[in-house]
Amino acid sequence: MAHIKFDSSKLSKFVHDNELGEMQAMVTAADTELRQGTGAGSDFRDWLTLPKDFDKDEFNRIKAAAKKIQSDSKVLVVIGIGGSYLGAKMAIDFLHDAFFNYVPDDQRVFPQVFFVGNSLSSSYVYDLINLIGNRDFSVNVISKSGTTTEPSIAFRIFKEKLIAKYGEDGASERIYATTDKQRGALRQEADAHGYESFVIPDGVGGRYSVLTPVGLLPIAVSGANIDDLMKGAADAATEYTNSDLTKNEAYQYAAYRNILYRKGYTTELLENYEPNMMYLSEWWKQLMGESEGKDQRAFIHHRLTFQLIYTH
Ligand SMILES: O=P(O)(O)OC[C@H]1O[C@](O)(CO)[C@@H](O)[C@@H]1O
Repeated sequence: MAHIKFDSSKLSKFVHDNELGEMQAMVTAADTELRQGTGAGSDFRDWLTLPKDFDKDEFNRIKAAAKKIQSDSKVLVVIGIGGSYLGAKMAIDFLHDAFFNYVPDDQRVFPQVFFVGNSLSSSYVYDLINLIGNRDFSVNVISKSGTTTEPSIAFRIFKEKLIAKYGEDGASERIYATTDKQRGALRQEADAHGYESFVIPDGVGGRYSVLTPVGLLPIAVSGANIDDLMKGAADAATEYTNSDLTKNEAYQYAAYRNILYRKGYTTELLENYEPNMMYLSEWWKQLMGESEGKDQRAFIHHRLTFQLIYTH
C-alpha cells in the first residue's frame, strides 16, 4: 500500500528518547481495551473491522445507484452535516483535480457533487438552486436521526424542487436516503415513498462513517473507485493492528500527542500544501474535536493550508 510516513525526528527537542518506550504499557492496555471492547464507548467500534467486514450486497447497490445517478443527473446534491458530510467532501476534494466541480457539462464525465444542509445559510441554498438551474439532478440525503435541523431544512427545499420538476414518483426515484436501519424520521419516509436507501451502521459513529454508505455513495458518484478505496483501507487496517509502538506509526503519533499534551502543549496544527487537502484538515479537526472534546480534555486543533491561513 502507498505509505503514509510518520516522522518524529523534530520532536527530540520536546520528548526524550526513553519517553516513547515508557508509553508502551499504556498503549498495550488501550489497544487491548479497544480490540476486546472492554472500554467506554465499546458499542461504537465497528470502524475497526469496517474495511473488511461490510455488507457486500449493499456495496453493490451503492455502485448501481452511483451508475444510475451518473447516467441521469448532471448534479448530485448531498445533504448532511458533521460526520454525515465531511468525510465524503474530504475524499472527493482529495481524489479529484482541484477544479472537478468547475468543468463544464459538455466536457465532464461525472456529475458535479455539491454539499448542502451543513449550515443555515439561505444564500448558499439560493445560490445552489440557481447553479443547478434547469439541469437534471438527484439528492442523497444523509442523516441517522432524520431530525437534525440543517439537513432537514435543506431536504425539504430540494425535495420540493425535485417534485416540481419530476412529479412525486419521479422525485422518489431521484432521492437516495442514507439513514438508520430501522428507526428515525428519514427511515420512515424512505420506506413510505420507496426511496433507494442505505444503512448507517449502528456500531459506527457519525464521524467515522466515511467508509459506510455515508461516504461511499457520493464518492462513487464522483467517479472515484470505491473498490480501491476499501482495499486501501483494508491494507491500512492490517498494517495498524500491531500494538508494538516501534512498529505502529499510528500508535506512535497517538503516544507523542499524549506525551506532549501532558507537558502542556495543547495546540495541534495540521498543515498542508495543497488546496485540495483543505477538507482533509477539516475532517481531521472534526474527528479529533468531536472524539476528544466531549470530556473537556481536548487539544485545540488548527489547520493551515499554505498560503491560506485559518485559525478556527
Ligand atoms: O446524522 P444525523 O442524525 O443528522 O446527525 C448528525 C450529527 O451527528 C454527528 O455525525 C455525530 O455526532 C455529528 O457530526 C453531526 O452533527
